[in-house]
Parts: sequence; structure tokens; C-alpha cells
Amino acid sequence: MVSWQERRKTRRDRRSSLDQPALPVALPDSHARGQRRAAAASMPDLIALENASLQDELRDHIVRLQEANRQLLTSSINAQVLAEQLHAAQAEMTHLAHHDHLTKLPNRVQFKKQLADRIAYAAEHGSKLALLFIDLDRFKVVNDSLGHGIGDLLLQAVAQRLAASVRGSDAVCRQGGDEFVAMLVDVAHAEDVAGRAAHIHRLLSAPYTIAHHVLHIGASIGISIYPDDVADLEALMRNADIAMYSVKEHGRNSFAFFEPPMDERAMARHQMEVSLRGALERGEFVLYYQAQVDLATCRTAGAEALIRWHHPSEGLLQPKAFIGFAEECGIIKSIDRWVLREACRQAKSWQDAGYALQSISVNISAQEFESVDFLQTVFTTLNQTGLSPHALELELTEGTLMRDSVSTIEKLKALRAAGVRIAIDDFGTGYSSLGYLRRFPIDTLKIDQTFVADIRPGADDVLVDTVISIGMRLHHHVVAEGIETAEQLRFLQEHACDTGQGFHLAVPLPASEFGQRLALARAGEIA
Ligand SMILES: Nc1nc2c(ncn2[C@@H]2O[C@H](COP(=O)(O)OP(=O)(O)OP(=O)(O)O)[C@@H](O)[C@H]2O)c(=O)[nH]1
Repeated sequence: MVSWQERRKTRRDRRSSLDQPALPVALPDSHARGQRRAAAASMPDLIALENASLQDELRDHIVRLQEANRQLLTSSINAQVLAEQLHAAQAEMTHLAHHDHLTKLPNRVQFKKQLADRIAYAAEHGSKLALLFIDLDRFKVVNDSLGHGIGDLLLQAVAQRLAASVRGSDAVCRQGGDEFVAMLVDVAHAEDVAGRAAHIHRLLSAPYTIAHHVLHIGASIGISIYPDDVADLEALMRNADIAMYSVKEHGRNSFAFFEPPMDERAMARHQMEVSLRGALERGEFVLYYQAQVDLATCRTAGAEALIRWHHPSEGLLQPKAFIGFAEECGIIKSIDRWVLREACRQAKSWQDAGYALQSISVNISAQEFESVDFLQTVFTTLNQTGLSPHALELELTEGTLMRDSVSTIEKLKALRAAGVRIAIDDFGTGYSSLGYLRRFPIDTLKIDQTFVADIRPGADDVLVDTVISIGMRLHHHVVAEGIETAEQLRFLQEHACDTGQGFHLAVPLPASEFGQRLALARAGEIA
């Protein structure tokens, strides 16, 4: 009788003599099955059993190899699918990197490459090309009045028309925002370009029908020609841009070729922008204060803060010399914030000194009013300066109020809930829709000085009278601006206008002099 251990050894020896490779995995069930059979058999039987056992193992092994092979096959198919997806994603990314996502036109990166190639070609073959900078006119109005979605659709429609308006070898791109660029190659001379620019302009300016809205939008086009104007790509682009700005300055909705004097004006504008940006940091702005006089008592009730710029070379500049420009180049928001802070700080210090100053009025630009953090700016300023919200009046123009009536009403409500007063500045010169007087929560109407100027012998002063009556009926406080004569003052007093402002009552004064005026008023030496 062969013991179990011997049988096991025999089998192990035979396996090693057959030089069987060891399985890399745990022995399968078939191995155990073989052992069980072997435990109950004689030698020949044992060999037969052993063979059967090996066959079992071999079969199991083959099954596992087949499975591994199948998995390998599947994963190589997956790898192929993955490789294809990767390739598609790379192609998509390359496309995105060179095209504008909204209009699908080439973007500025791609366009610059094309332009560089075409300039090189033109230089080699002695040909000309024209670059057109195209900016839509008052596009913001579309966004503001009909929403960003309609604005996007309009940009797409413009892109389609522009792409369709040029020849196959020309190129167009979206620079960004509402600005597009077109490159016209192999142009013969300026007249040729003018004809094609006029054609593009006509196409772009024709009405668009978008989501049931018929939209009319103009385009301002600036043109520069290579090599007539310049000898390199950057200068070509810059000149076309300068020419486009010149069209904007001269009323928009047209096209113009670059001319050297435009460059001088652009340089002057650039210089002005640099000076204006630095003015805030260098502390060149100052506030003047103009008294707002209670017309019943002739006492100073409040003051309007008016900005001036101590220009290093041009002296003291009035707001009209720089505010429009500050709006154009986006500096107005920083200026407004400085004015608000300085005026609140100054008013608080006068109140702390015991002067009878009920309120300080501050002008707020449309851009600042529309800022998402405008309310935060006002409340933080009041908090930090310690001025009571009831002592602050914000002056907004009719145009500002009309830009986005829904969010305007929300902001006005929040300000008034905190105690801040709201005045409509230059009343009567803007939209003059009486409907908004009911809709917008406001406190004060400031009658524009052009109406006050009509209070003179022989002139029609019915408008001032009407505005005062409207204000009274709607329970608004009425302030007349620009009072310059005793007669105007008398008229306004007789018609029960609440408050007056103007040279006849008080000129705008620097803070120190206005403080003296308040001190005299407190001492009873002036009203
Ligand atoms: N709908 C939409 N608006 C955009 C997009 N990109 C920029 N804008 C808006 O386009 C407007 C561009 O305004 P500007 O060109 O500065 O001004 P404008 O109203 O066209 O006036 P002018 O150019 O001075 O005639 C801004 O209000 C941007 O917010 C966009 O992708 N979609």
C-alpha cells in the first residue's frame, strides 16, 4: 500500500521531471479533485488518474488563458475607442483655440496668422491688402433692452453676413465683444477698397429679424491699407482701429480710411487717459461744494459736491472737460467712488462741527449705478465715514434710470429703505416720460437749468411752472438748478419751488471756503 505522502511525492517528482512550469495562480479545484481520486487507487490507476488530473488542470488553464485573451482583446478595442475619442477631443480643442465660440468665425489668434501670411505674400508679390476694423454702434442698447441672448443672436447674424460679404481668399474674424475684422486681399487701390467697404457696411446695416424683433444696428468701419499706410502687421491693425474710433467720434455708422492726423488725436486721447488714470492716485481731484438754498427761508439746506481736476499743466478743469472721457475709458467708476467717499467724509465732519448741513448731494454715473456692487459701495462708504444715510442724496439722470428699469427699481428701493434720498438730475432733458415718475421710487426732481434760463421777460416759463406742479402733485421735493438772476429766484419762490441752486445764490466753493460759509451761517451772519 502506497502512503498518501509517497503518492504525493511521486507526483511531484514526475511533474518536476516533465519540467512543468509552476502555475502563477493558486491551484484550481481540478488539482484537489485529482488528489482525491489518487488517494483511492493502485499504481496503474494512479498514473491514469494523474493523467486525468493533468488534463483537468490543462483544460482549466486553457479556459483561463482564453478568458485572459478575451479581456486583452476587449481592452485593445476600448483602447482604440479611447484613442479615437482623444483624437476627436484634440481636434475640438484645436478648433476652439482658433475659433470664436459664439460666431464660429476664426478668432484673433487664427486671424493674425492668416494676416501675417497674407502680408508676407503681398510683400513678395508687390500687392496690397486692406484691413477693416468693424465695431457695431450702440450694441449695448440691444443687450440692455432685449437681453444678452438676443444680443448673442445678433452677433451671430452679423458674423454670417460679414462672412458672406467677402471673397473666398479674404478673411474675417471676431476680435471680441461687438468688434469684427475683415481682411480684403489683392485690392487694387483705395477706391476699390471704398467700394467694397461700402458694400459690407450696407449689408451689415440692413435690418435684422431676430426672435420676432426687427433690429436696426449701425456699424463703424476703420480701414488701413498695406503697404500704403504701414509696413507691418501691428501698425496695420492699430491704424484700422484708430480709423474706426474716428468714425465713432464723428457720429458713427460709416467708414473711414486711416489718416496720419487721426494718429495724433489718438495719441492725445491716450495721453489724456494716462493722465486721468494717474490723477486719482496723485490726488489731483478736488471737490467744490455748491449750496442748495431753501427758497422759503433762504437758508443753506444742503450742498452738491462737484468735482474739479487740478491738471498739472492745464490748471483747474471743470467736469465737462474730462467726465465724458472718463466714462468712455471706464475710469468714471473709480472717480465716482472717490467723490462719494470724500463728500460723505466732508459732510460728516461739517455736521460734527455743528454746522447746519442737512444733506450732501453726489452725482452717480450710469456705469457706477449699474455696477453689481453699487449698493455695497454706498452702504460701506456710509458705514466707514459715519454719515447718516438720511443726509445723503444720490443724483441720477433720467438716462441712467431708464437703462434697466427692473434692477433700477430694486436698487432704488434698497437705497430708500436705508434712508438714502434719490434725486433725478437734469429733469426734463432726457426721456421725460412722466410714467417713470410714478414707477421709480424717487424723492427729488432737479429742474434742469435750461428751463430755469427761460424765466426771463418775454420767454415762455410755462415748463418750469408745470414741472414744479408735477413735483408737488407727486409729493416730490423740487430743486431748481442754474438760478442766475433775482428775477428767476423771485419766480421760483412765487411758484413755491422748494430749493434753489445757482450762481445768483452761491457759487461752488472749495471745501475750506464752503466750511467758512457754514460757520458764518451758524453765527447768524449770513442766511
Ligand atoms: N450679447 C453679447 N454682448 C456682448 C458680448 N461680448 C461683449 N458684449 C457687450 O457688447 C457691448 C459692447 O459695447 P461697446 O462696443 O463698448 O459699446 P456700444 O454700445 O457698441 O457703443 P459704441 O461702440 O460706442 O457705438 C458691451 O456692453 C458688452 O457687454 C457677447 O458675447 N454677447
